[in-house]
Amino acid sequence: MSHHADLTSVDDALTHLLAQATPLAQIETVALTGALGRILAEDITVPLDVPPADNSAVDGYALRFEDLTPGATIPVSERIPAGHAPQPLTPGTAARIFTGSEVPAGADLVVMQERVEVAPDGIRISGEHTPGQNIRRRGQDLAKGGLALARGARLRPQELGLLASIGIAEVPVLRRFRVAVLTTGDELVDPGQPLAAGQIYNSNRFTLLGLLERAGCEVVLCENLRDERSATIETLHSAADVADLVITSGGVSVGEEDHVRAVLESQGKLSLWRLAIKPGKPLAFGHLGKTPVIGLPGNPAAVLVTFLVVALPFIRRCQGQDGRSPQGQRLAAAFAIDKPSIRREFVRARKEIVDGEARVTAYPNQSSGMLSSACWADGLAIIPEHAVVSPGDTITYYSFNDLMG
Ligand SMILES: Nc1nc2c(c(=O)[nH]1)N[C@H]1C(S)=C(S)[C@@H](COP(=O)(O)OP(=O)(O)OC[C@H]3O[C@@H](n4cnc5c(N)ncnc54)[C@H](O)[C@@H]3O)O[C@H]1N2
Ligand code: MOO
Ligand SMILES: [Mg+2]
Repeated sequence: MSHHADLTSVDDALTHLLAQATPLAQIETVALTGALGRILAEDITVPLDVPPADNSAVDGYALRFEDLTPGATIPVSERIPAGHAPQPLTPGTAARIFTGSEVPAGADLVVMQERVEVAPDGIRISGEHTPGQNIRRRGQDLAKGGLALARGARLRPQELGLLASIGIAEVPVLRRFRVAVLTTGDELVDPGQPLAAGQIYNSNRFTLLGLLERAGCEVVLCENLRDERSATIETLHSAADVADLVITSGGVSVGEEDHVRAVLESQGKLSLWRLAIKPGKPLAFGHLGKTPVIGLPGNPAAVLVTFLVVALPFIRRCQGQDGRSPQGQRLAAAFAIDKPSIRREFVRARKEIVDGEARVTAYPNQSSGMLSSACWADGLAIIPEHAVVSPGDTITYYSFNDLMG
């Protein structure tokens, strides 16, 4: 690994982390109604054609192309509401039909009603028409025997709809990835409680719970640890016993009150500490027994950034996905970074459209203690290691939505 002043590069850290990520193997079956965000554990084969029969794309009349003679009056021999099986079409006649109604056998086109004049003895059709028009063919959406969805697919609303369209009510999915969240700090109080001198509210807990919920994880334990070595040892062990991954916040820097990294090192195995990332430098990664532990720094904006950049790719890989970062957008910067850094910087930023051109603005104060900057922002701009940026330079920007997936 390339170290610079003892810092591991973000790329090396990700390579190391992803190599340590074990994809979940256990499968469970869930109802479609509870399957949003879950990961499909098996390929799903299409059990029937969708649509199951040719049907009309419009409200109008179904008939045979060869019966369409200019000026002719064509009698209407049947009426087919959606949901009713049609009779085969009598040659020389038309069937009244509606959007979604099955096209009767023998008909080979549908004329929309706006092109039809209705007379007492039948219909007269104007305009140009082609065989097959306005017919949605059996199996044109999904053909029986084909692949509906591949294993590994994350189920979005449209995937749930597609599974329902082939009659599937329950799906095999990976069991949810179990995460224990341990914030640390004697100064922390939960919101809703009064604040005494020296205390602040625990915000990282809520940021992390939101990020994990969005990532489809199950939080199996969530506690705040006192800044005390024996309590840290005890709780880290019990968290490692019940979780697939332990995520901590705080206590990974060099102060005497920072116990997480030291405990990980003495009780388990510390394999990464101190990354060339800004914010979030003192991030720690290791194992307690077989359980991976990601020690995020305590500063609230560093928690958000390091979760998205470092922890989430690891979680995604454990969830059976590749864990690669999303494609960033290459955009013009509307800000400057004058001092090059050995750390890759993730700037809380906003994409703005000015005179039809997209550009990225940065929140003026990038202190890693400030969550207001992260709420102002809609994404992160990447400043590569050793780079300076002048307004107009092209940089890479990730929206929070792209990062969170
Ligand atoms: N001498 C040095 N000091 C620091 C260094 C360094 O290299 N040398 N690195 C700084 C950097 S960079 C970071 S990032 C922080 C990381 O510190 P820790 O991970 O040990 O975190 P704490 O010290 O426990 O807390 C840092 C900061 O964040 C607040 N915090 C912590 N947890 C929460 C929470 N759940 N909700 C809200 N706020 C939280 C905490 O009160 C501190 O203000 O170290 C620097 N120091
Ligand atoms: O890495 Mo720290 O988050 O810069 O303050
Ligand atoms: Mg500290």
